[in-house]
Amino acid sequence: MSVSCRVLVLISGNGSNLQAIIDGCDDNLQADVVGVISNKPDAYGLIRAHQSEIDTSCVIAYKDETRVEYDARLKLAIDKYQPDLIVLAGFMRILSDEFVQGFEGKMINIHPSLLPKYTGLHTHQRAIDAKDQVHGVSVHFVTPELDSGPVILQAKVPVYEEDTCEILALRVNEQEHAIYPLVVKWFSQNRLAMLNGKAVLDSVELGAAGYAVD
Ligand SMILES: Nc1nc2c(c(=O)[nH]1)N[C@@H](CN(C=O)c1ccc(C(=O)N[C@@H](CCC(=O)O)C(=O)O)cc1)CN2
Ligand SMILES: NCC(=O)N[C@@H]1O[C@H](COP(=O)([O-])[O-])[C@@H](O)[C@H]1O
Repeated sequence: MSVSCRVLVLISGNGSNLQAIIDGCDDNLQADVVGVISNKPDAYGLIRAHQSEIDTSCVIAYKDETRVEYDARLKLAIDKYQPDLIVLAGFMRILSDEFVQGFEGKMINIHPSLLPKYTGLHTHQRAIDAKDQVHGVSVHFVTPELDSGPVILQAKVPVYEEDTCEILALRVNEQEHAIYPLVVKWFSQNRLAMLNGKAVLDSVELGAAGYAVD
């Protein structure tokens, strides 16, 4: 069984979190990105993958297709890569219960809020509208209930009165790029520890850039 953790990344857009993980893998995350799957053919993250010579696939939803039918095609595409870890990085589809249950414990997501606050979409605007002084990002295991799986690591950012949605999103994005590679490394080390029959790590060792919510 390979020592290096086989990471498959699912995207829908820009892929800056994908890029952070690719760059992190070059810095000894004990993991390799073996593939990138997008549901959008024009996702810039596909360009990023090509630039790093990473295999890519597109699974585009058909107009009259049910969620379960789409997810069945997505599963076939995923299984080709035989991943140890599936990373949702801006993958903008809600996944069906059956699909998620087939990958539970090896599928993670990054969500732009301090869960359990603000599940779903438009989180930055909701934080601004609520006049929150603290916002942030959460990495969590994916479960059937949307954005409600066990949180692995969070990072906080301040919210300023003059913040726009775009400015706040950039501040959150910066923390996303700091913590997502840390979580991939933590998962890889835990997998290696389990392969060697050792105790698993119960906390993510943070770099200087990332910090857990206190
Ligand atoms: N069953 C689960 N599916 C997904 C989870 C999860 O925890 N459980 N995490 C999300 C990621 N996500 C927020 O982090 C999210 C993605 C997409 C949506 C959404 O409403 N999508 C719409 C389509 C939106 C679009 O096409 O622009 C939809 O699928 O109908 C909400 C939250 C990934 N999936
Ligand atoms: N609900 C899911 C969600 O909103 N995810 C968010 O999509 C962005 C993807 O950026 P990227 O494509 O540059 O990595 C990230 O900010 C991530 O938190």
